[in-house]
Amino acid sequence: MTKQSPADLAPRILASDRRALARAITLVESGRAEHRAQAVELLDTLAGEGRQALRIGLSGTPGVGKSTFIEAFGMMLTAKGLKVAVLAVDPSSARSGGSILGDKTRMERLSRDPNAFIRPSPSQAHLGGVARRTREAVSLCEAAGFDVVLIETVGVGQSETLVAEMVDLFVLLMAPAGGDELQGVKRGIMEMADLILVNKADGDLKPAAMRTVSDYAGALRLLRKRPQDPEGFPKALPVSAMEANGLEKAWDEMTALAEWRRANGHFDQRRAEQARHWFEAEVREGLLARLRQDPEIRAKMRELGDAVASGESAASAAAAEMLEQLGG
Ligand SMILES: Nc1nc2c(ncn2[C@@H]2O[C@H](COP(=O)(O)OP(=O)(O)OP(=O)(O)O)[C@@H](O)[C@H]2O)c(=O)[nH]1
Repeated sequence: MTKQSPADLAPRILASDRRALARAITLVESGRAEHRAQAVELLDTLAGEGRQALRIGLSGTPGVGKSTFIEAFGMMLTAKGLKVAVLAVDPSSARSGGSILGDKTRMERLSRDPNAFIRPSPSQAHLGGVARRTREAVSLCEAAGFDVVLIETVGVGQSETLVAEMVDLFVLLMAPAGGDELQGVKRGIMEMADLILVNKADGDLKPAAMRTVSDYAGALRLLRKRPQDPEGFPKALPVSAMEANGLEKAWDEMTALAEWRRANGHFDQRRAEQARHWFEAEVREGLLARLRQDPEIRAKMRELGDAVASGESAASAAAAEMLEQLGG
């Protein structure tokens, strides 16, 4: 355990020692109280360094080609001399027993690249735990000097919202589709995207992919213009992860957008808002955890919860009663 002491890990992480980084991520994933205390101390020490990476969220439904894309995109970035970290958010991994990025055969070439660091999603039951772990792992990767941190998530439900709250740019990877399928894409997810990349724009699929790009481009134009976007964003572009086509263009668009946001204050403002959001989430979680430690409070919570569940009390009245008891 002395090897994991923050005092020892911090300088090694700052010197880009990958083993120290891996160990630190294990530390932030740990549920043990003494590990938590060490993790908090370590993160606080490293935060003072102020190192920043470009944080990119990447979402896409299974089968769209996420692994193929991340491998090709990651290799392109490391060929430019950039250091790339890949993290995953997969709240379903606890349930399925497997995890995205857990499979060693995924992204084989990228995982051997000395300028890349790939970390699978841990098996943690609830989204809150995954959120904290990922957010803290991002900070650790930044401190270790990574230029780009890619956060991958499966294209289902809440995990996208969660990832969007910790990244600078959000990229949606889509498959070539017919117009009907496009209608089924949730508006909320489209609204989150800065860039929609239609993958598999190669071979027989190319015409369908190009049509899908213009369908998405049309749909994006109908969305309300956001103040944090320059003219022309969000954009839809074709890529082929398999043939490594369109990736340079996609990267150029990402950096152009990030630079524009930096120049216009949106980049820092978004980070500040995210930091505040996560601080409040930590306080909320911590408060609830502390309350649950008290057996009397736990019993009262259960009792009032039962009353609400059976329809005997209204949720807001029961909550008011609970808060009154806490206050008194
Ligand atoms: N034609 C074509 N096929 C692709 C491309 N990218 C991926 N694929 C294929 O799509 C299938 C799914 O690719 P994966 O990279 O495993 O994608 P995924 O299911 O989103 O990712 P995982 O979450 O890793 O399972 C595989 O059969 C790939 O070979 C592409 O650019 N063009």
